[in-house]
Amino acid sequence: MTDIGWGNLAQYEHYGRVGDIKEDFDIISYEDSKGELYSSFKHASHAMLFARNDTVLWDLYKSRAAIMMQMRFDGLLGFPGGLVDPGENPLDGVNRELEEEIGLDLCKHKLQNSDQVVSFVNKSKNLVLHFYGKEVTVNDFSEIEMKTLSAPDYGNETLGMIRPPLYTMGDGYRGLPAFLSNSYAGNSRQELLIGLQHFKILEQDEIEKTRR
Ligand SMILES: O=c1[nH]cnc2c1ncn2[C@@H]1O[C@H](COP(=O)(O)OP(=O)(O)O)[C@@H](O)[C@H]1O
Ligand SMILES: [Mn+2]
Ligand SMILES: [Mn+2]
Ligand SMILES: [Mn+2]
Repeated sequence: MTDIGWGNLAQYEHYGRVGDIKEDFDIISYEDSKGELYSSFKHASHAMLFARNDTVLWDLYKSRAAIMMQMRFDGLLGFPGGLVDPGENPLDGVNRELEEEIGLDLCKHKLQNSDQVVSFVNKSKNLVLHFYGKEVTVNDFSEIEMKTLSAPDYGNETLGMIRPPLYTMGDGYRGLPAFLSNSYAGNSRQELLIGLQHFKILEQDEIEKTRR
């Protein structure tokens, strides 16, 4: 089946298949990312909203945290967020996209520059990507999650929210490793692992276990 064309996405969706260029992920500082050097790049910002939670499934599997990810219009998993519009800065972009895609109440949960976790260049896509992360309470997480159903982009760009399982089950595969074997948009798979480590939701050795 050939691609039916990228339309206006062609400007940055250069390569054809997901995962063609796995490790195209050059970390840069947040400051540099907003400088002259990258002003000609397309920028995109995505965010990981999460709430720690110590429930244990069947006295076996620690939930650890609820993480908000989404099934996207392109059939790939990713975080809420999107392209930074011309004249917008990456932070305004992510707040606008979160309002569009999950109906985030910016009066309560607006992201700040201090919520930036990592910025990197995906050369093959001519994209600078900014990844933000913010911890909320379990109640706030549920409230945000409930509201996603009435978000402007719900049902077209955003096809439903999911919470990745963060435990590994007895066969060493089901749970997080199985989740990680799905297809991801852009570098969202790497971002998830970075977010889990950055916020100490998973220890390094647990993350190593999930690497393919
Ligand atoms: O969760 C993500 N993390 C990092 N990059 C992503 C994620 N989802 C998509 N991308 C990449 O960023 C680009 C723009 O993101 P997205 O498709 O969300 O824009 P939009 O919401 O403005 O339509 C996509 O073409 C893809 O390459
Ligand atoms: Mn969007
Ligand atoms: Mn957009
Ligand atoms: Mn998006």
